[in-house]
Amino acid sequence: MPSVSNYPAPRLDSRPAETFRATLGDLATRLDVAAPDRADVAFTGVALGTDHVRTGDLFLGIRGANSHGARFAAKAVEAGATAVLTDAEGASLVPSEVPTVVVEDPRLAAGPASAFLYRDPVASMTSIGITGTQGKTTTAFYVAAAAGMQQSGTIGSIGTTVGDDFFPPVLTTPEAPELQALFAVMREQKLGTVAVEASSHALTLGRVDGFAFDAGVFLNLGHDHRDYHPTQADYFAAKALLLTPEHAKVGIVDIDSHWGRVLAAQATVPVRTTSASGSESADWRAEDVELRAHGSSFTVRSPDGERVRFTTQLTGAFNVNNILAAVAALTESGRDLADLAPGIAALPSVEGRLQRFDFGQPFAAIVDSAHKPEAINAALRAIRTTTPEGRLIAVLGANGHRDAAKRRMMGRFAAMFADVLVITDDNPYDDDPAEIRASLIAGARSSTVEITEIADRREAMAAAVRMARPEDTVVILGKGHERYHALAGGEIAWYDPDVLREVIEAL
Ligand SMILES: CC(=O)N[C@H]1[C@@H](OP(=O)(O)OP(=O)(O)OC[C@H]2O[C@@H](n3ccc(=O)[nH]c3=O)[C@H](O)[C@@H]2O)O[C@H](CO)[C@@H](O)[C@@H]1O[C@H](C)C(=O)N[C@@H](C)C(=O)N[C@H](CCC(=O)O)C(=O)O
Ligand SMILES: Nc1ncnc2c1ncn2[C@@H]1O[C@H](COP(=O)(O)OP(=O)(O)OP(=O)(O)O)[C@@H](O)[C@H]1O
Repeated sequence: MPSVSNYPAPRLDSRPAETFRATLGDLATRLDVAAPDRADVAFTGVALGTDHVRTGDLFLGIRGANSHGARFAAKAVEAGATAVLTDAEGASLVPSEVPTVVVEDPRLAAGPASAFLYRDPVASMTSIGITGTQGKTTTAFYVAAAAGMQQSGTIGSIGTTVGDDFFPPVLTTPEAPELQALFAVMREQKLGTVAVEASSHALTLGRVDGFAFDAGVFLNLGHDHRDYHPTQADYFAAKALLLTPEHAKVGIVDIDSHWGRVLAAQATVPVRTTSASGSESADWRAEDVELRAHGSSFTVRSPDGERVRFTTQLTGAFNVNNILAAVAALTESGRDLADLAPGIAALPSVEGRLQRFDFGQPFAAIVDSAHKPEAINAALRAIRTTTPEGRLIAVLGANGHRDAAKRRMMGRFAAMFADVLVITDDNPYDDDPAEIRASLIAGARSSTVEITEIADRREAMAAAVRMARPEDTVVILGKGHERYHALAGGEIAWYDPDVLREVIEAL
């Protein structure tokens, strides 16, 4: 499937400018395994996957779900790799002349090996890891804003920001070699803080191995990725890995939800708890919360009783949770609470997160990335409060391929707050789009919501804006920042805000 992107071209390279070098012998010592025959062979980068190989790289041959990466060792050497790190099975697949370091599990060695090459780059900055089904991106941006956007980096589903620079996303959490290289770039740019979204895949696949975040944040747990995690307990266990000594020095846990309270009781690192609802048992609390249509103000009370007033321009009660987590993480990592309020107040929006657009239309128009049941619920609940007199018209689709079980729930949760649902397509890939829409509709039918089904996403958005009256709000759910629409024939370039503008201008 061809890949499309209309993101701005990055100004920086995603690898550090400085050349780092390590020998296989030193690497073997660091990983505590036997040195290979040609221990003096050096490598200057690390690559997981032949697509990423650059001259001088150490290629990681990892057994995957489909094949053993070591099968591609010859291709990696052709692309410039000087050596391979793999397991015993992989070693038998590597051409005999290629220097090879053998470890028990190369996936788990990817982080330590990359951190070793780049000399533990994250140690030079305050690092905050964030997990949770909803709110990772927003909280990462709150961390960066609080610590000063120009001096901070974020790594997550929107992409990677390095001060003003930007790399388009590949995964929510990059594979360890790319993650460590990005940390090294951030160190070169003299950033003081980095906020990283740690997905459940990343935590189980070793992408954040090889270092411990200064603070690990757990926000919440909803329904997601049940194609990868067979049970909710398994999904929780994956997220809980962030709050272990291997991954974080201290844990920040939002205890406004059931799973947060479970984790706070069982985490194996020191935990500080947060509560936006002001729970007296929480270390960090929000007090005197004033929710407004466009933002909120509240007082953060720290564990030692310090009180600082915070304001945000971002809509949604859940952003009180996100801000509390961000400022608790930074303060527990050594920042002064009082210094953090101006940056939070200055953050105007986060791309594709309840983002408002004014294209001259008389009604409110919003793009929001919510594509999971609880996120849809939280987003529409927030928009309901900003639409006191009018109707909430939501355009909703669901992805193909992954987690079919969540589609009905998405429909049901959307119907709780929307007055009109325009059910459409959202990255069906090669799944039957009509079947996906039918699941959403089946979920929504339990309520009195008015439902219109329009397969074509542009037509659906056009229909939504045509039915909107001045007091109404139209929200386009699902894609947020995404720059593609994945259909059976391939990906096409797509950006919801652009299409929204086009359909509004055509009114
Ligand atoms: C389920 C999952 O996470 N799979 C990851 C896994 O793939 P895999 O085990 O199937 O690998 P494989 O296809 O068997 O290939 C084995 C090895 O051979 C290598 N290879 C393969 C072919 C080739 O030509 N050359 C080559 O080098 C591959 O890079 C891999 O290292 O290992 C690969 C390489 O390490 C990852 O790229 C791949 O992520 C895929 C792309 C993916 O889509 N992952 C998603 C589900 C994901 O991680 N999502 C999370 C959460 C998203 C969110 O909630 O926001 C994320 O963090 O993005
Ligand atoms: N703490 C929260 N609790 C519930 N819902 C939230 C929270 N924070 C954000 N949301 C909702 O979830 C949507 C996604 O937010 P965000 O992108 O910050 O989360 P995420 O965890 O990064 O999601 P994804 O992994 O899908 O990118 C937002 O648009 C908002 O509607």
